[in-house]
Amino acid sequence: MKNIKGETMTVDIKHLDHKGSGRGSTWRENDEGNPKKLRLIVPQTLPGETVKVTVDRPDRKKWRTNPQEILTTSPERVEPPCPHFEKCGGCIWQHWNYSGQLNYKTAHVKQILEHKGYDKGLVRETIGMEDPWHYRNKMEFTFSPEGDLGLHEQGNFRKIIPLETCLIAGETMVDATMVVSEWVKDHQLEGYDKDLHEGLLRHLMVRQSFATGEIMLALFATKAPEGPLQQAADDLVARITERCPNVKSLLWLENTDWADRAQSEKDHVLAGRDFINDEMAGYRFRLWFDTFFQTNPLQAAKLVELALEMGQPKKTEKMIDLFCGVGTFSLPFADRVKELAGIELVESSIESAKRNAEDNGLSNTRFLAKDARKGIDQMLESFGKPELLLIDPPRSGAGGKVMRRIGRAQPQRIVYVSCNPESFAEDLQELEPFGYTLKEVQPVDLFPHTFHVELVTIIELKEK
Ligand SMILES: C[S@@+](CC[C@H](N)C(=O)[O-])C[C@H]1O[C@@H](n2cnc3c(N)ncnc32)[C@H](O)[C@@H]1O
Repeated sequence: MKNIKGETMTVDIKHLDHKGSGRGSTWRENDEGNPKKLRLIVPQTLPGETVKVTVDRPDRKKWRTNPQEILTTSPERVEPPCPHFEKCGGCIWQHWNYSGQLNYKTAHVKQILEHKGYDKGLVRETIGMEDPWHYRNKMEFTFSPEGDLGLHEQGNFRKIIPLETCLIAGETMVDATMVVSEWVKDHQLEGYDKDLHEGLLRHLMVRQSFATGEIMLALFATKAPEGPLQQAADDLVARITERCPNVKSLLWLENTDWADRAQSEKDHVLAGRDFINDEMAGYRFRLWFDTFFQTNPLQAAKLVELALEMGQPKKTEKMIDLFCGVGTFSLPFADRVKELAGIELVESSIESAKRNAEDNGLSNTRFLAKDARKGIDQMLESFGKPELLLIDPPRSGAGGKVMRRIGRAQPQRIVYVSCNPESFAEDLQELEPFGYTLKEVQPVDLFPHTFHVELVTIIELKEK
């Protein structure tokens, strides 16, 4: 196919792709003069729209395009409220009204399950948020080499959009970020250049407990806050103390690694403590800068509530929580079962889960830091067969080995919490030969204005 970059064409948007961008197609002659279907990706469009686009670049077997003019507008289209919307990669569906987003998420889950042979009638309507803005309790902003602080441009990890506002982050988190941004400019500090591996400031991680109000600011830098930087660090402490009383943890974290991750080789507590206190579903959690915790706390509390409702834990039962993280589900379930065992890969999360259980006065838990694929056998041998099992794997799903091991262990009820309907459906199929039936699927919108959807589901062993 000849290069069609820069060509303008008209396209009907039929579907959305797996990342939430519009998809359509048109016909073109190929080099041999035969008609060839061109598959086009059109960001910021909606199903049912007709759009004039300019072709940008090839993307695997498709062409990425830029919308120029919406010729037929979807009745669900709205004016995106955020000034960064067109460029920022944070939330790609701000041009879609919220009920349209929720309906799409429900239909998408139904379609995936139906495709795998399940009854789509088991899928309930997606539970949305009453106010779908300022819902995130954690953000990671990046410094450009010039010292601008903001989010990455969509599809371009080298470009930073200087932050003016963010409509999905908690509002006081944005205020605290702006104080740091101003401080960087006033001291003319340089950002880090990842191509040259030079410069000082890399990222700013902001996390806040919506329950206690406490904020953590963690600045990742390539040098210690010493020598000439000491004065600047002292000034940051003074500004934050005066203007952001909710900041209970102000950290300077050294990271000299080439890898561009928010990790630390040496931690400096500039002010306050090295953790913040949070609460979820009535349980207390301590969060360090590297603790994984659900990022939409209001909706995550609903996930816990739904998991309890579907799992029906009993005081006589044993339970396993696979991929347990810091114990978001383990703690409320442990309160309602005889004994609970959690498995999780990340050691620091397991340390947190143990401490969280202790902080909440739970003495019937045990936690194992291990890859689930290996840890599950070990746990089943030492702990015995559970009546109830909760599983909340990463996006890739649990995989056949883990699912078949669960199937052989024959827990009566499995609560499967998923952030990816596709991998959920695949894992579910692995359970079929072991006599399980899918009973109910509840989608929950944890990330409004993005294509992500979370599921809480219940799978039961058929009566013999
Ligand atoms: C979706 S999170 C769920 C965490 C927890 N249930 C919660 O709600 O906070 C998935 C978890 O699986 C863990 N994980 C990823 N791969 C793993 C593996 N192979 N074995 C065990 N845990 C794993 C991650 O560290 C993460 O904590």
